[in-house]
Amino acid sequence: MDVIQVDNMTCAYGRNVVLKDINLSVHEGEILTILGGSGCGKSTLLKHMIGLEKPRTGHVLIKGENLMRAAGDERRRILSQFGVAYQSGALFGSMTVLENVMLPLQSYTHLTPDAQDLVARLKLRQVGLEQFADYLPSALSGGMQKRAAIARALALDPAILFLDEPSAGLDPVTSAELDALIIRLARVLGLTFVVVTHELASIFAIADRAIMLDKRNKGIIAEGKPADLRDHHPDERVTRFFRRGAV
Ligand SMILES: Nc1ncnc2c1ncn2[C@@H]1O[C@H](COP(=O)(O)OP(=O)(O)OP(=O)(O)O)[C@@H](O)[C@H]1O
Repeated sequence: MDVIQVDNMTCAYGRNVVLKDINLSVHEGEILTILGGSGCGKSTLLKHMIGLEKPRTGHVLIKGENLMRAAGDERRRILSQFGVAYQSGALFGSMTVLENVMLPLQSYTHLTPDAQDLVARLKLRQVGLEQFADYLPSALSGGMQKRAAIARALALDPAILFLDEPSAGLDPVTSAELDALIIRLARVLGLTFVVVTHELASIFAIADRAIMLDKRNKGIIAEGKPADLRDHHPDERVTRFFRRGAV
């Protein structure tokens, strides 16, 4: 089953068309990575998929529903189907880790404060941070901040998680730990992941499928399993990207 469907979507800022006529399906339970060089539109695609930007033409369906056409309770319901963790983590610095994870529960549910506390602690446990509930984000390492942001994105029990450059700024070991967490959440909870990244090690570790965007083409130039793209893709831009780490 497809949990996200992007149909003939064109994304533009003013006159600058970044992506043209994009078609993409995200399958339930898969980890899909979005790759490509700087400025090719990876974040743009993500922002349009989560409804932060409106497509110039075409549409995005989340579990068959169009966020752009929804309002009120319907929009809130669609929004609760997915969680997002941004590159910087974007935790509120003046709140504890626990309070950060409780935020979506306060905004989107009618749970009592005690129940919010309980659910938030459960989410922190899922990412291995239950001991750090009362810390301020600044007291955590970079990798822990990323995990806290993932816990917050998990707060409403979404089916889909969007991660923008999760390994940015992390050392290889911490980055590998984060990859392991992503794989565990996908396999154990059956979550679907859409991950923007250009870290080769991460792509090979986590991706069931990858799509590669290209600035010149304003669209997807390759789609498949990372190892297949590396070994068999006819476009040199694609094989060069996947082989750059090879000796
Ligand atoms: N809010 C915006 N307003 C105007 N132009 C934008 C906006 N966001 C992105 N762009 C433009 O869209 C193009 C694609 O940017 P985008 O950030 O999506 O690329 P990216 O692949 O995520 O790049 P990077 O890997 O460097 O983060 C760029 O030319 C950028 O200048």
